[in-house]
Amino acid sequence: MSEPQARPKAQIIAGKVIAPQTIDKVKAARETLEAETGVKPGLAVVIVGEDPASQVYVRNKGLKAEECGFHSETHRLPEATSEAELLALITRLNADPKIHGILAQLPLPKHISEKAVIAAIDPDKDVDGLSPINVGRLVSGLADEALVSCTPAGCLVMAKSVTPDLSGLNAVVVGRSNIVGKPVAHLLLAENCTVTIAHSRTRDLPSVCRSADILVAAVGRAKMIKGDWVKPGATVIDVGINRIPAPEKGEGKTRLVGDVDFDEAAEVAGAITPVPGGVGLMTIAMLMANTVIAASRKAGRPEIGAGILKG
Ligand SMILES: Nc1nc(=O)c2c([nH]1)NC[C@@H]1CN(c3ccc(C(=O)N[C@@H](CCC(=O)O)C(=O)O)cc3)C=[N+]21
Repeated sequence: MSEPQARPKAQIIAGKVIAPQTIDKVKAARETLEAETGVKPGLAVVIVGEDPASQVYVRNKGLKAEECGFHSETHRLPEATSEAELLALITRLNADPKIHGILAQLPLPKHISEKAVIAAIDPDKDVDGLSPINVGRLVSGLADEALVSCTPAGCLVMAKSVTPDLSGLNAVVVGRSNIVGKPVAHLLLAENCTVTIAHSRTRDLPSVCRSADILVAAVGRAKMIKGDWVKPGATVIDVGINRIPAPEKGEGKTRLVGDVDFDEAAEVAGAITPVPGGVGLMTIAMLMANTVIAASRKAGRPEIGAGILKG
């Protein structure tokens, strides 16, 4: 007999299992909405410049929107586009009745203010949930009006797939970005977690992390969170997407890793998301969910979209 294979102890929270469940709900909601109101959800994705990673993400978003039966537009603008030109496009999309969701792929070129562009998007079409209005709605508990940022919303769906009731749990979010750390902390707070937001100035980060029943890593530093930072049995949600050299795959090759040292953490955690194949897949699914949610609100039938997140 050969040696038994070392297998991670943790349950793997697989994006390729959970994301399709969300996509199925999106498709069902899209069908109901179209059958009952004649409204077809429309998503416009705007990309400025040639960043290869952004090109891939944007292509995947367009393909997924088509798979969901949406009207889908991708606006590819040259790197030299001025802020005024981009704002003019946003204004047109805000007024376009075929479009229910607008996403400006980030990062934008340096000469364009991301803040100005995000603020220009109609909050009710802001399927990225990044506009100050939607952040305000999230923080003040107006779930029925808010569009919630896709990656944070995906983190929550993944955590709740393991522990449907998060109430009373200690949640530690490592990272305080506007895109992930802050909104995910508010979502966890709304689930009645006791939430700590840790960051680069946090003292004794390993022991803060060890207090977490739910540990969300969103710092953007490859494999920073080690196995002995994880409380035994904790749920670990890894938002990091870091490309590191992979000489074992050949000269100049790279691979994706998260902010968590997966091999170490999977020996200790109760459940963990992999990278790739984890939160990233949920991000796109939640974008589709937000588009159907925005369209059904616009059509005066908010309950059709709301069903997706209620499960
Ligand atoms: N306005 C805006 N909204 C965004 O939502 C947004 C953005 N800008 N800029 C870039 C980030 C990144 N992002 C990802 C989406 C899907 C995967 C994804 O599907 N990842 C797969 C495959 C990764 C791969 O193989 O390259 C995985 O993790 O398994 C990853 C990352 C959305 N973003």
